[in-house]
Amino acid sequence: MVPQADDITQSFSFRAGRVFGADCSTESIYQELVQPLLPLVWAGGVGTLFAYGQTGSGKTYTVSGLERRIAETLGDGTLEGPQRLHVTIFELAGNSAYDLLNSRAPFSILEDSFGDSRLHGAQEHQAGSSADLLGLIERAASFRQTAQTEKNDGSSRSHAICRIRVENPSPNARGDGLLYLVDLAGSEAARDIFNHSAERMKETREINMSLSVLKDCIRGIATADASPGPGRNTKKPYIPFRQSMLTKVLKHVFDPSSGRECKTAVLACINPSFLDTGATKNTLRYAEMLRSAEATNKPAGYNPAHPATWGNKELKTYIMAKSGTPSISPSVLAPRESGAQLLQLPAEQFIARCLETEGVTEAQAKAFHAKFWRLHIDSRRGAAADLKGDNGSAQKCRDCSDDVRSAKFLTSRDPALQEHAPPFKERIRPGMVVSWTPSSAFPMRSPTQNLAVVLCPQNALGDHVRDALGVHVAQDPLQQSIGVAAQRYLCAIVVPGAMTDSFEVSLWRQMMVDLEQMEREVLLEYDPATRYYHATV
Ligand SMILES: Nc1ncnc2c1ncn2[C@@H]1O[C@H](COP(=O)(O)OP(=O)(O)OP(=O)(O)O)[C@@H](O)[C@H]1O
Repeated sequence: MVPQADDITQSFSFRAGRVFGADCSTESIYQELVQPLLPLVWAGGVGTLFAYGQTGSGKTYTVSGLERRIAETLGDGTLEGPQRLHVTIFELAGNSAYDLLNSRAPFSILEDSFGDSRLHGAQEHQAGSSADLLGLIERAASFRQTAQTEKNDGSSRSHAICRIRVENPSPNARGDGLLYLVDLAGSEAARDIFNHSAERMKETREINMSLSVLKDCIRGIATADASPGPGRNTKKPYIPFRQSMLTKVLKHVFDPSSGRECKTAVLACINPSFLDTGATKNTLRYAEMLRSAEATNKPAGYNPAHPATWGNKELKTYIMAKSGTPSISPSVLAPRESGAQLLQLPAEQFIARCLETEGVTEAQAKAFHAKFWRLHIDSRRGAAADLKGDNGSAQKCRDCSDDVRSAKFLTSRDPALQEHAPPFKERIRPGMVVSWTPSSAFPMRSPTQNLAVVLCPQNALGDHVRDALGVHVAQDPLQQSIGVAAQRYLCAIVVPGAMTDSFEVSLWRQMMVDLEQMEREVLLEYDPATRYYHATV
C-alpha cells in the first residue's frame, strides 16, 4: 500500500511546543518536558505525561526511559520534604483494568467525591528509594502484554499507566500529588490489520475506540479553550471523558472543574517514514490541538462554599460556628489539617475526634460529619454545573425549578415554626419526621433508631386502607369508641441508606404510629446529590 498522492505531494505545517529529532536523547526529553512537572507533583498538584502516536513510533521506548529517569530524581532526595512515594502500575485493555504489580489481577476504576479517579482494588506499593521505584517499574514491565504487529514486533496491545502518589504528611498540605505516566497503545491503520486474527481485530477495535474517545476529549478541551469568555451566550463543548476507561483515568486532564492544579505534557511520536504520512498527519493534528488547549488547570482559590479549598484557619472557624451545641473543639478535630485533608480522614476517625470534646454525643458527631460532607458534595455539584455551562443550567431548569431546589424545601423543618413553638406532640403535621418506639413484635423494628414520616391522622383515612403488614387500619374500634381523633397517625417508615448516616423514606411501607409511641421530632435534610436524607445538627 502506498500513501494517498495528496499526502505526499502537499506540505502541511503543525505547531509544536518543541520538536525532538532522531538524534535527541531521552535525557533531553526528560529535561525539557518532564522535569518541570515534578515540583508541581511534589507540592500536591497533578502532573501527567502521555505518549501518543501510531504503533511502532517509539512510545514505550521513550516512556520507559523517562520513567527510569523520574524514579532516579524522585527517590534521590533532590526534592526536599517529608514526602512519601506510593506506586501503582496498571494496564487498560478494552474496558478492563489489570494490576501489573499484582500478577495482572483485574480491578475497577471509580470516581470519588473529589472527582478524582480511584483505583479500587489495585495494589499501591510504597517506594522508599530510587531503587525501590525502579524495581517496581521493571516488575510491571515484565507483566505487560505485547504482540507482533505489522509495524512492531513487540507492540503493546494495551495502555500502560504508572501512577506515583506523593503523600505529603506536613500540616496544612494541599493534598497528595499525583504523577501519571501514560504509554498509550499504538493506533493501527485499517490496512495494517488485514492479517489479524478475530481476537486481535477485537483488541485493535477496542484500542482504536478508546483512542477515539481520547481524541473527542482533546477536541472538546481545544474547543472549550477557543470559546469566548464568560458572560457570552455560548454553548460549552461536551467532553465525553466517561466514555472510556482511559479517559476516566485521565479525567483531570480534561475537567477544568477538578479544582486541582494540573499540568500535562504530551509526547506525540511519529514514524519518519513516507509510508506513514497519513498517520503522522493525524498524530500531529491532535498534538497541535492539545498544544493550543494548553492543558493546564490552575488550583482552585479559596471559596467559602468549597471545603476542599479551605486552609486550617477557615476550617477551624467553620467547625466552631457550625458543629452544633456544644461546639466541637476545632483544635481537636482539625489541629493542622486543611479542608481537603479533613475530607480524606476516614469517617470513624472524624467521629472519634469529635467525641473527644466533652458533651458531644455520637449523634451530634455523625450529623456534623454528614453536614461537612454534604457541603463538599454540593460544592462539587456546583462545579460540575459550571462545567456544563448553559447546557447544564438548561438541564437544571428542566429537571427541577429553582423553587423546588430552594434550601427551605430540602429540610423537614416546619418553615413557619416560631421560636417559642409548642411541644412537638401538639404540632404533629404531615411531613414531620419523628423518632418512635415500635412494639417488640414489629418486624421492621431497627435495633438503634426508628424514624417515621407523618403522612396523615387516622381520621383522614378512607375505609380500605391497610398498613405495610396488611392490617386494616382505617377503622379503629377502640379510638372510635372513646371518641379520640388524630391520636394515631399513618406514617411512612424511614430506613437507613447505603451511605453512613443516611436515610431513605420508604413511602409505601406505612404504619400506624400512636402519639404515645412518638419520642421527639427529628429534622432531616434532603441531599439532591446523593438522594439521601441526613439528620440535621
Ligand atoms: N529512540 C529510539 N532509539 C532506538 N530504538 C528505538 C527508539 N524508539 C523506538 N525504538 C525501537 O523501535 C521499536 C518500536 O518502539 P516501541 O515499542 O517503543 O514503539 P511503540 O510506539 O510503543 O509501539 P506500540 O504502539 O506498537 O506499542 C522497538 O524495538 C524500540 O526499541
